[in-house]
Order: sequence, then C-alpha cells, then structure tokens
Amino acid sequence: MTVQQLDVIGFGNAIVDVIARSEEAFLDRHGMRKGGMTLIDEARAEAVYADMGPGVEISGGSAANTMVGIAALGGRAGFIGKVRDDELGGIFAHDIRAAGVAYATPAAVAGPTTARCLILVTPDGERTMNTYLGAAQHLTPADVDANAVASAGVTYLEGYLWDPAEAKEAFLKAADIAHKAGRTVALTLSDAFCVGRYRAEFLNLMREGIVDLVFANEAELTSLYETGFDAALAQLRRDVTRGVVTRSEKGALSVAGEDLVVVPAHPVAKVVDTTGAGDLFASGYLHGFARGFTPEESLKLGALAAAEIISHIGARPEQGLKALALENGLRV
Ligand SMILES: OC[C@H]1O[C@H](O)[C@H](O)[C@@H]1O
Repeated sequence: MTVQQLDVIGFGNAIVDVIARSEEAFLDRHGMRKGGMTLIDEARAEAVYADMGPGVEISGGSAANTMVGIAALGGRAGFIGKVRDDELGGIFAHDIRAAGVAYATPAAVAGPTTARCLILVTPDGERTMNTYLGAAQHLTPADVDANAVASAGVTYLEGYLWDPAEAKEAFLKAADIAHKAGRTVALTLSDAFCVGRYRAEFLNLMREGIVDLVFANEAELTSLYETGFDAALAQLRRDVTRGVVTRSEKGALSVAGEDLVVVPAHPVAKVVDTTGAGDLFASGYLHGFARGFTPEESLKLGALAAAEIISHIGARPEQGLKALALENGLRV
C-alpha cells in the first residue's frame, strides 16, 4: 500500500463566496429558494450582485471548506478543484494554501471565470446560495492526482460535483483509485435539491459500494429516501457502511450496521451565518475518523467545528480549531 501522506483529500467546486446580509424580501424579489443552493448563469450572477447590499468576499466551496477545517484541527488535507487564472482564482488558491491545505490543481488558462457563490444571509442566520460554477465545472479526470488520492486515508467527494458532467467523471476516477489503494471513499449529499436532481445516481453510488461513508443533513436524508426521518435512517444503515447525519440544534448521529451513536449540538451563543455548517461538521468528523478516534469523539469534533463556523460570517474558521478542541476537552 502507498504510504499515507494525507489524512483526507477533498474534491469539490473551487468557489469564492460573496456574502451579504439581506431581508427575506430580497429573496422573494429575486425568486430565490430560501436555504438552498441554486445554480445560476453569469448574467444572473451579475444581476443579483448588482442588487445585493455590501458584501464580503471569502473563499468557499463545500469540500474546500471541509479541508481547511481539517487543516485547522492539525490534520493533513489536500484539495482538488478548478479555478481560472484570474483574480478570484488567485485568491482561492492563496487562501486554501495559506490555511495549510495541499492544493496543486492547475488553473484553467481559458474558458469561464472562477466560480462565485452569491450568498444572502437573512436575519435568522439562514444562508441562501446562488452559484455560478464557471471554471469549476471544467474539473476533468486529468486533474485527478492519482498519487495524492492513493496516499490519502479518505477521499472525500462533494455531491455538488454531480452537476458538472466532466467533474462527475473525475469523481468516479478518484473513487476507483482510492478503493484500489485500500482507502475509504466518503460523499456528502450537499443539498436537498441536489439530492432531488441525482437521487437515483447517489443511491447507486452507495449500493454499488462506490462510496463507504455518507454525510447528510436531515433534509438531504429524507429527500434521498423520500420518506420520514426514522425510515430514511433505517435505509441508510442498509445502503452504506457508515452514515453521519447532522440535525442542526438536535445534534448529530452516526450509524454503522447496528451501531448508533448520538451527540448533542455544541452550544452557540448566536447563529450568525449557517454557511458551511455541514462542511465544518464533516471536517471534525473526518479528522477524528482518519485518526482512528471513536465515533463519539469524531462527532463531537464535528459539532464543535460546526458551532464555530455558524457563529460568524463565512465558511472558513476564524478561531484556531485545534486549540478550541483542546479547550473543550477533545483530543485532536
Ligand atoms: O457549504 C457552503 C459552501 O457551499 C457553496 O459551495 C459555497 O461556496 C459555500 O462556501
């Protein structure tokens, strides 16, 4: 077996977020689906941006956020995702490397600009995302660094990658390399509407054993099985080796065959912005999983990292997660 050099390698859309506070009326005026992620074209991105209030630009991308969280916990993380050789692409690459994540995917030198996600955060802290995929959709199988994948304990794939056709091929190639190297393949279902678009394909990935570990929130899980929570959880146990389900203020759980482990949510003084909550939960869980910690320890690390991220604007941690974990009595 290849020597393990990374704990986790993530594949995802490489995106810079533009985040602004907004009233619900803004969402209604633009016909936005509150709490979801909607793909938009460049013309709509420009129209929405022109109407948004003052925003902040912060690097994002679901799997990229997760890898940054793992690095912040002291783990070894890598990321594969496509930017263009433009200003936003330079910012994305700088930020992820500065956070300690290995990132070497070459930037596209032609084609659409770097992906942007226009995020409106309403007074209740809920985020509504509008993603222009741009260069991110041109991640291809040629971008898969086979050595890096084979040397990572876990290959983590973002469900949003199922939207661009070529990225889907990259996803399958990475999963195959990881399994041939005896590694774990994990998938996050990303978004309930994304599950609606690809339900049959996601179930196939699970039932065919292409993914071993699945992350979902309650809405994604019930959308996947088109049934209530308890029935959906029972099906998840049958379809995948290990499942991790987040339930917002109700905490989180993991299932593996007959095993069930439940942890409460980590307390948060005020929910400022839910962007990245699931991503950072996955950071904590994957960090613990890759280090061989118990499911309870891993879930608690996830709950802690999620609590940090929703207490401020943006999906990249502002506090040292490693120190925070130690202060809270968790091993990292
Ligand atoms: O999960 C949050 C992330 O999803 C979207 O991909 C945004 O970039 C954001 O950072």
